Amino acid sequence: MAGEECCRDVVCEGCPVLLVVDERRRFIFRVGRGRVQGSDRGVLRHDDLLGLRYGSRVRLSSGVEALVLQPRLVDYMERGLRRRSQVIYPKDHGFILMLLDIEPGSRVLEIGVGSGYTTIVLARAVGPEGRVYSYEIRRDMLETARRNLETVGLLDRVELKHRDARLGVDEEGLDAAVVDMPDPWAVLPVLHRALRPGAGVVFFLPAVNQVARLLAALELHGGWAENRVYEVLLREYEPRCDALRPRTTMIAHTGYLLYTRRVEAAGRRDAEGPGGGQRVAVRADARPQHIVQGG
Ligand SMILES: C[S@@+](CC[C@H](N)C(=O)[O-])C[C@H]1O[C@@H](n2cnc3c(N)ncnc32)[C@H](O)[C@@H]1O
Repeated sequence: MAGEECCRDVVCEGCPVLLVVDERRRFIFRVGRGRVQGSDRGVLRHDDLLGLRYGSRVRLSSGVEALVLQPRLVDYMERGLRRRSQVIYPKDHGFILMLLDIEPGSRVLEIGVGSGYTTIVLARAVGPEGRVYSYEIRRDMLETARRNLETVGLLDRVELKHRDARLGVDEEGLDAAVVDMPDPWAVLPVLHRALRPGAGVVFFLPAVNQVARLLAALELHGGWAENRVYEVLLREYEPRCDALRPRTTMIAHTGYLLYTRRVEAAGRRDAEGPGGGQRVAVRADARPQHIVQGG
């Protein structure tokens, strides 16, 4: 068909393929002449895929049928990437993008890269004109994330930085931030300096006591507003018209999302506006308890 594109419509050499034999047997690979994809249900020669349209049905050596599809990011996350850390799940990633209003061209800060799953989602959302600045304290994690970003072809949108983010970040005027680290209260001054006025942050927190501690730290810091706390629950159903019902197992808990926005520090407007009384200054580089009066 005219206008069919390599890797979008038709399988060519080097294109990624998701081969679906059944629900458990799903394989992601790049097509290479002379190669063979094995499985306990039979093998498939890559040469037999060349020129096929995505959505085609093929037969393995055993005669078992399989589907040829384009792998989505969620397919890669399920079985096509390396995982060295706890990762944020697609159900949370989708909502994070909405909360932060991330769009093509956005410049986004990420603290706590881990295996790079969130980095990948952010890099896809910001598009080729956007940028993701990702800070990670462990070199081995950063290497895993780099390889995962390469696998999905998004490395060129990301700056991976081997640094302790508590000591500061290089960027300013950023549009949004995602923080997934054990002690996020330690980066509030860093975030306040790096974000543009009004920009949002989402913190991902596995334990509810972390949420309470972070809320207290946000209040003490004073430069944050519009706080929201969420837990995203996703229930999948068996797609059977004769017995439509929820699946018997589900992911019961991943983590909490705490959303907040960078605002002018509390007390500053009254203190500095016309006729303002006592001057109140908030040191953005200070720890939460360092709100100084009369500065
Ligand atoms: C749970 S993982 C992040 C997973 C990631 N969101 C994903 O979906 O793949 C948390 C990461 O934060 C990193 N980290 C912890 N403290 C940090 C700090 N002060 N600065 C930068 N990274 C830090 C850890 O090394 C770890 O790799």
